[in-house]
Amino acid sequence: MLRTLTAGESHGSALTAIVEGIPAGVTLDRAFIDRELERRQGGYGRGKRQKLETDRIFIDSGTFKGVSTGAPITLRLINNDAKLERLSEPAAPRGGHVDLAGSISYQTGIRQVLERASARETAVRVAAGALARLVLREVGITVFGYVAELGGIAAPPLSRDVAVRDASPVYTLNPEADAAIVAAIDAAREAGDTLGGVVETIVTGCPIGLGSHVQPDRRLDARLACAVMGVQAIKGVEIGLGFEAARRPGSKVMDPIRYEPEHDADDRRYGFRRPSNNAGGIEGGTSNGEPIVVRAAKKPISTLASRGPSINMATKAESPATYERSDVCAVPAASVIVENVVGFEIAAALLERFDGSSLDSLRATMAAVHALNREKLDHWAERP
Ligand SMILES: Cc1cc2nc3c(=O)[nH]c(=O)nc-3n(C[C@H](O)[C@H](O)[C@H](O)COP(=O)(O)O)c2cc1C
Ligand SMILES: C=C(O[C@@H]1CC(C(=O)O)=C[C@@H](OP(=O)(O)O)[C@H]1O)C(=O)O
Repeated sequence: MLRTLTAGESHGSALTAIVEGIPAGVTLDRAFIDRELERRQGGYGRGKRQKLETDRIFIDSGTFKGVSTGAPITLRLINNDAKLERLSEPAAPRGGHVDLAGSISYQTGIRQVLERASARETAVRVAAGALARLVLREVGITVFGYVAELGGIAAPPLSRDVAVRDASPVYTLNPEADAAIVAAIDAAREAGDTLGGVVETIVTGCPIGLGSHVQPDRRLDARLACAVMGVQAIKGVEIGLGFEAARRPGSKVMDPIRYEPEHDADDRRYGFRRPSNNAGGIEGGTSNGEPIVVRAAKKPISTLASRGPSINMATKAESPATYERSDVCAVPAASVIVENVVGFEIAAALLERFDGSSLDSLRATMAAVHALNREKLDHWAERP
């Protein structure tokens, strides 16, 4: 079982994640994890904080000579801007943040809850996801994320071919759309406003059979939605066609099934091909071998330089919401975060389906189940 817990405050000394369930025998490629951390720090529209932080991973346990042992792996990131004890209490809670509800719920000041609620935490969650993706990489599963839309401006659709190359920059590849998006972010900043957007993640190479139809909490789509909604500021998740499916007749939603014998021997789908992928790679909570497509809506940043209306908590008088500094747009970062939390969840489902005590046994059990599936398909008529 692959699981993780994170700890740490935005301006505390460090962020930590303990990841349990990474198979023994995985080369812990720090450069890959650091690259994901660097991608998360990038993207147009970020505030001053990213200039202060240089996220590099420390691996404190679960490794011997750079290779995983099967024991829990501790991931740690240092906060350069560690000034928690020197920070003041915000006078007026910011709408769209945990400030009001959290400080009432936990009976603390606003500072205590906002420090943990901050999306700074996503840095170490990306590290955990990137670590899990090292396992996926070993068995030919790739995860790719990009910005589909920002501030209402559609980025040009990436072709599946580009998507699976897993080597693209943080967001759109079209200079015209980039220019329009950059201009929109600049205009929002000028106006003291902020922008949100839509990000998409595509997973390729998944074997048939991750997740299950038998219980709601084992459905792969439910698990992915939970993981993605767990990212700060994500307000909607779609799998495949998502909400668009509700607007179409069934004949325009259901993906036909074809059999192409020439592919039977050489792939994880046993020759079954779907000319469309409206289901986004998951049917009945189970991966069907097609690319898994997850989209997420990120709301615009709630902290406004123009300071939205709020209340001074001590006097209850009207007061503009507290403002120190903030991102104007973090959609490109959200794309990297969603990509990595999806990667983590896919790895978790994979390691439940197959034996994940070591990389060798993961490979061996994947191959054994594949061979068994093929044999059973060849003798379909004998099924009970
Ligand atoms: C990468 C990233 C960066 C963020 N940066 C900021 C920020 O600078 N200022 C801000 O007010 N909110 C920021 N947010 C959003 C808040 O963390 C989030 O809205 C807040 O914790 C409340 O949670 P909720 O929106 O999920 O309800 C960011 C979110 C992400 C994913
Ligand atoms: C630190 C990060 O994002 C932070 C997320 C965040 C929030 O409220 O979520 C608020 C800002 O914090 P600060 O006020 O310290 O600048 C962002 O910079 C990060 O992504 O690494």
